[in-house]
Amino acid sequence: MIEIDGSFGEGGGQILRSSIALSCITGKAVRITRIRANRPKPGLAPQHLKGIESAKMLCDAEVEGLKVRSMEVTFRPSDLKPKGLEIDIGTAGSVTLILQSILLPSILRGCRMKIRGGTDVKWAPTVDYFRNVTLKALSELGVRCNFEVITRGYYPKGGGEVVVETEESSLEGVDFNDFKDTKSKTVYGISHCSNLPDHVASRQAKSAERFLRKNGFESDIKLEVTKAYSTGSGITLWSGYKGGSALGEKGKRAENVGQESAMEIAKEMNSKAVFDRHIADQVMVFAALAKGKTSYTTSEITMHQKSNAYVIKQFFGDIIYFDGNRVVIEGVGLLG
Ligand SMILES: Nc1ncnc2c1ncn2[C@@H]1O[C@H](COP(=O)(O)OP(=O)(O)OP(=O)(O)O)[C@@H](O)[C@H]1O
Repeated sequence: MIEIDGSFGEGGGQILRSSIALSCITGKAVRITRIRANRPKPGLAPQHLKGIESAKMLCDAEVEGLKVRSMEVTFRPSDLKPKGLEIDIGTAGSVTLILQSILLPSILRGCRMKIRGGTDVKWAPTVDYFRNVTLKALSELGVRCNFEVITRGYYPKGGGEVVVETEESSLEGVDFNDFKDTKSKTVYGISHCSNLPDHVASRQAKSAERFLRKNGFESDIKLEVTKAYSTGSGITLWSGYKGGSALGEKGKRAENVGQESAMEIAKEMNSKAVFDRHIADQVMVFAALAKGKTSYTTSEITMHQKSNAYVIKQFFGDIIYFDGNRVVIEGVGLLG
């Protein structure tokens, strides 16, 4: 049984999702204790529970401690079979965070997943970030995944829907520092709003463009105006393996939303690293299973990366090295 101290490092939900994903794919049982111990409301929140339930369905696991606010979970996986999953988070819980538990195990045999929840919510990759940054990096490692946003879902009602189809994939380590397009000066993006006046999306985009131009970047930002189940707005920008995003809120000017996203990506683009601070934690479990070495530089070594490194160490030993802002992962080849 692999033992994970859920309060290690960042000590948030991600350490849990990475542990569950690695348990599913290796077939090794895992016990996670002190779950989110340092958070104001410790233990499992509904969103984390949904992630574990989804993984349980994917690999017919036996699970103990599966209830809201539980601080200890034991997960014993069984067989991973190709199947279809329908997951309804019920709230605006993030669909991309659910994927942090199940995308990795899903590539062993292939899977079709329909997930309803939040597509553009705080503290999580937006669906546009996931498609254009996360999946871009993962596809270089060999992940075969088709990702479609059917409708967006904003806080608090959610109701967004994505369809994710993965195929059996074999992963190989990559030296991301070799990639030429990471030096591009063009920023791409989508500015969107639902059930709000059209000008919200265009003002967000214009403000981001203005800021980027002033800072020496070209931009190409598309507009998306819809009438979804929930109301909201947001903008996601990306270039190479870097992103920036911001969400609208009542009383927050559209110009401020646009500028916030542009400031975030401009900061990342001004760093010499090839990865932004988020993608650097999101590729780690995939690289750990690939055949051969993966390496990249990151704009910042975050607590999320340290937490993931800790989880990976409990499963596979010392296979991750941090050297300044460079990360090297010696993949164990389980999916190679
Ligand atoms: N703006 C963003 N763009 C891209 N990725 C993001 C962004 N914000 C957060 N993430 C990613 O989302 C994940 C968040 O993990 P975290 O542990 O904080 O989640 P959580 O379940 O919300 O935890 P908790 O509620 O315990 O804080 C990380 O992989 C992080 O890189």
